[in-house]
Amino acid sequence: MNDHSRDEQHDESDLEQLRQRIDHIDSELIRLISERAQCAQVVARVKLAEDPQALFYRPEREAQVLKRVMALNPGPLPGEELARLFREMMSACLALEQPIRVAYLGPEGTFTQQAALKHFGDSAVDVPLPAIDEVFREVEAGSAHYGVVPVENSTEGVVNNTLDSFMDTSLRICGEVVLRIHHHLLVGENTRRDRVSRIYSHAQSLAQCRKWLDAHYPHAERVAVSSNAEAARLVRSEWHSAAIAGDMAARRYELEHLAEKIEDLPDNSTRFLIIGNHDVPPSGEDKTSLVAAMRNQPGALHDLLEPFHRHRIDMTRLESRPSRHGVWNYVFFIDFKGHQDDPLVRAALEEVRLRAAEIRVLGSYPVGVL
Ligand SMILES: O=C(O)C(=O)C[C@]1(C(=O)O)C=C[C@@H](O)C=C1
Repeated sequence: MNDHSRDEQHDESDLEQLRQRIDHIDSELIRLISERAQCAQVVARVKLAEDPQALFYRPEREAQVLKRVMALNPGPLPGEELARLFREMMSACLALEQPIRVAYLGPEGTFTQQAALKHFGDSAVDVPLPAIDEVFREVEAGSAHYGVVPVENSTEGVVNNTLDSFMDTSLRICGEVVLRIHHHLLVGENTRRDRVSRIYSHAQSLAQCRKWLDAHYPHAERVAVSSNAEAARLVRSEWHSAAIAGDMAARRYELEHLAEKIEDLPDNSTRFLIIGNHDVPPSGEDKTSLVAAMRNQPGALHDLLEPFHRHRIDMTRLESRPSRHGVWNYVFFIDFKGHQDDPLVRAALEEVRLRAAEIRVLGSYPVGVL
């Protein structure tokens, strides 16, 4: 036997032993995961015994579980990867308690679907809808338990349709998800790559890739469509067209990548909100969103914001939108750190309430974990 074959023999028996060890660990994991799932079934019975209208999905608890997993992670897997595995496990446990229907801005393959999967995991039933206000309506009508809508992009700013939908709804914000957005130039398999004369995408995505397009496809016609996924669907059958969309759409419509990560700003990300019809208890690290209409007098905005400053509440966002009632009236969307049940936040809110013409807390919810 030469050295080489002895080495191989050694490797093979090592491999065999390692695989036995992995089998043993997997058996343990199966036992533990099943025990966890049984525990979730008991949790469901306890919840139902307390309240026939019990809420099964508990965003504050899920945030705590995921943060704990990341804090306990000994490696070598990155914390986010381990949390992702637990995300799926909780998703499956929740589905045992109650299958959750989640409506999102579709069609299939949008970044919003990716955000919904990131937040709820694979076991939630997802329902694609063609417009943001339809997502609101579906949740209001109770046909979906929760909805996922985009609210702001780091390069392009707010999604006005989402903010406007919050003006006329009694739904609450139950969570947020932030997604890194990577755009790719995608084509169908029959496309002549050197003959791309038209590029489809959502207007925001075209804007987010403007410089790259100017440099690489200055003469191609840019066509804005209703979503990136719709762009991906269209180019399947067009030989001279490409789409700008993400991985989810590329997979869904079986497209090839002509160029990857073509967004102009490398840390391009979009924030999505989870909407539902109940308040969420504190998780320990929360945000609150509200909408306020100002009195029509000088210094009104300063007066409105002053209590936040005095109570040292960290405001993370301020957007104004034209009010739908009365010409030239504006409403303000304000996000800040903290939960509406925190004594400090409650004190600030009481003062703000006295100074505004109208305020509505849209929800307190856990800061996005993954
Ligand atoms: O703790 C609960 O309330 C559960 O229902 C259990 C569990 C879990 O699997 O850990 C499942 C679903 C909830 O959204 C939160 C957590």
